[in-house]
Amino acid sequence: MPPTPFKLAPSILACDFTRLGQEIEAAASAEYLHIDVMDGLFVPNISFGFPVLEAARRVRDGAGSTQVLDVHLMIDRPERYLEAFVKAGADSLTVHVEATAHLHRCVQTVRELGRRAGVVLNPGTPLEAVRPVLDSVDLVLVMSVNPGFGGQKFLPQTYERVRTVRRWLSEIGSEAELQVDGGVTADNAARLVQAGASVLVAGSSVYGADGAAAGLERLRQAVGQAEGQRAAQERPSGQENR
Ligand SMILES: O=C(CO)[C@H](O)[C@H](O)COP(=O)(O)O
Ligand SMILES: [Co+2]
Repeated sequence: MPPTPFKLAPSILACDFTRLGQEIEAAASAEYLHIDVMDGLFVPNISFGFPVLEAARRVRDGAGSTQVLDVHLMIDRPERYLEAFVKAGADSLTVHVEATAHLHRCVQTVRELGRRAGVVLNPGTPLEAVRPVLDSVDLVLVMSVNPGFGGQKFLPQTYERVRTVRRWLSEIGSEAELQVDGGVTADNAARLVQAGASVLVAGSSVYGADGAAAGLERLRQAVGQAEGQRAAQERPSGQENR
C-alpha cells in the first residue's frame, strides 16, 4: 500500500507574536496555516481576530505562497462574522456545531462567499451532530482537546471518533478533509493518520525551541516512519528486498 497522504496545519496560537511574520514564514512548508479565533464567550479565553488574520494574509501573499489560511472560529454565533472573516483573508472557515443554532446556514454562507466550509465538534459532543451537513462541507474538524487553550494533553478517544467520521465520509463519497486539533505530537500523529485524519493541526509541537521548520519535519518523519513499518509488515514474506 502506498503511504497515506496527509497535510499539516501549524497553529500560530503557539508562536512568538513578537516575530509573527518570521514565525509564519518558518512554517511555509505546511499546506495550511491554522488561525485560532477565541471570543472569551464560547471558550474561556480570548486570542486574536481580524488584524492578525490580515497580517497573516499579507505575509503569505508576500511570499507568493498558496498555503491555506484555515480559520478555526471558537466564537459564539459565528454567523455574525463570516463575511468579515472572508474580507480579512480567510480561505477556510470552520464553525463549532455547539456555537450556532444555524449550522447549515453557516456552511451555506461560507460556500456562497467562495470559501471552504468546515464544521468542528468538541470532545463531549456526539458525532451525530455533524451528520446533517456532512455532504455540504469541505472539512470536518474533530477536537482532541477541549477548545480554548494550546498545549493541552491529547484525548485518546479521538482515534475512534476519527475512524467513525472517516467511515461516514467514505460512505457518502465525500472528499472533505478530516482534521484533528489539540495535543497532536510526533507520538500520536501516525496513529491519527492511520485512523483517517487527513490534516493534523499542531501548535506547541511545531513552535518549539528549535523552530517551526524542525517541528514540522519531526511530524512528517514520525508519520513516514510508521507508514514505512506498516508497508513492510504488509509485504508478503520473501519480498523484503524488492
Ligand atoms: O484550537 C486550538 C485550541 O482550542 C488549537 O488549534 C490547538 O490547541 C493547537 O495547539 P496544541 O497543538 O498546542 O494543542
Ligand atoms: Co484550533
